[in-house]
Amino acid sequence: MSDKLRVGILGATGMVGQRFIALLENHPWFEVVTLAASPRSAGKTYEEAVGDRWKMTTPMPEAVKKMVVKNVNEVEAVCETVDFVFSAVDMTKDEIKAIEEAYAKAETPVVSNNSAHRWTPDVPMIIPEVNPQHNEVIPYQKKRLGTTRGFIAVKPNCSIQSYTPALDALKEYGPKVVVATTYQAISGAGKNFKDWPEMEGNIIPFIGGEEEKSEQEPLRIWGHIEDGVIVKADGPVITTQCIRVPVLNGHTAAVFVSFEKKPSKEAIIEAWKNYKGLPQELELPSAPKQFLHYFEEDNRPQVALDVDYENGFGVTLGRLREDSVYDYKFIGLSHNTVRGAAGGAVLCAELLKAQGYISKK
Ligand SMILES: N[C@@H](CC=O)C(=O)O
Repeated sequence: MSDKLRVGILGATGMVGQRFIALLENHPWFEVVTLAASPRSAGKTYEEAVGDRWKMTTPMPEAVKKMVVKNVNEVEAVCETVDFVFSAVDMTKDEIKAIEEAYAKAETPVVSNNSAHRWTPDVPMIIPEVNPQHNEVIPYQKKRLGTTRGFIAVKPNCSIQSYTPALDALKEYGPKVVVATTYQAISGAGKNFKDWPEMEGNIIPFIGGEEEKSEQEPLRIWGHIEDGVIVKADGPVITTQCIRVPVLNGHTAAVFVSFEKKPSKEAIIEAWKNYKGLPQELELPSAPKQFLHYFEEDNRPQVALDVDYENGFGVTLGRLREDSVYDYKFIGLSHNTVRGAAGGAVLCAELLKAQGYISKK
């Protein structure tokens, strides 16, 4: 029998579910054994259920093609086959809250890409390099749920990845005010250009709920644990505008920042170069070796050239310069469906395994 942890994917047919499957093909620690989706897909083989909606650039892995998709609502039937699940279910927020909690209560850890539990006080929301210590709320959550091994952990929104780690690297200088405009790829909405031809040559200046997430979620990431819950940080003040642009993959952020103690440009670049966290120290399988990469060239980072940096798990930065209103401005780029979605969740699960929160049943 394989030593790998047996993994289920909830919401396996959607774009994030597909990305989980692509990323977990040949994963050294995790093996996809169960795929679950809506009752509409249940009972079909995975290739029948997905049909012509496979959106990854790599072919559908042979190992999943003939798997019969389970009904995601049949919690016990899924749980008895797996050690933990990734969740990318597409339901209303209340339904997601309920179903993820049902899996956790059935003693199956849930690592979720969804936003539903991001503000549940005892649910950790993790960027593994930035706040791995927030997983320490898990025992409190288990106590509330009455479980011994089941719990929920989540990753934050894709939009914040292009600037939150870059600012975290500068925390000794006290980032005070942050203004960010994000230029977000259409895959963030689960679409490609075939599904969304109106996006060819177009820009849409609105993404529902995105600005609130982009402004608030970094504060929870920088929060601290008090009495078994995560209390969000008081600052910096963050204001954002989030814009949909005609790009398939890759969220770019144009960021302005002022500090309590203004660093030199050289000190910022040095801090980015040296920035690393637990994933790098523990050499987690998906951890980028160099998380933040700064380009000296004026025309980088570019989506077409740089989105796949470190297999999509790294963040590229460029154009750091002094500003006439704020202290500095710079550009950040991250892969929204790898680091920003399924990949971020896979890295969280690797961290949870390394920290002993998920293991074989
Ligand atoms: N809401 C985002 C997806 C991030 O997870 C988007 O629409 O791009």
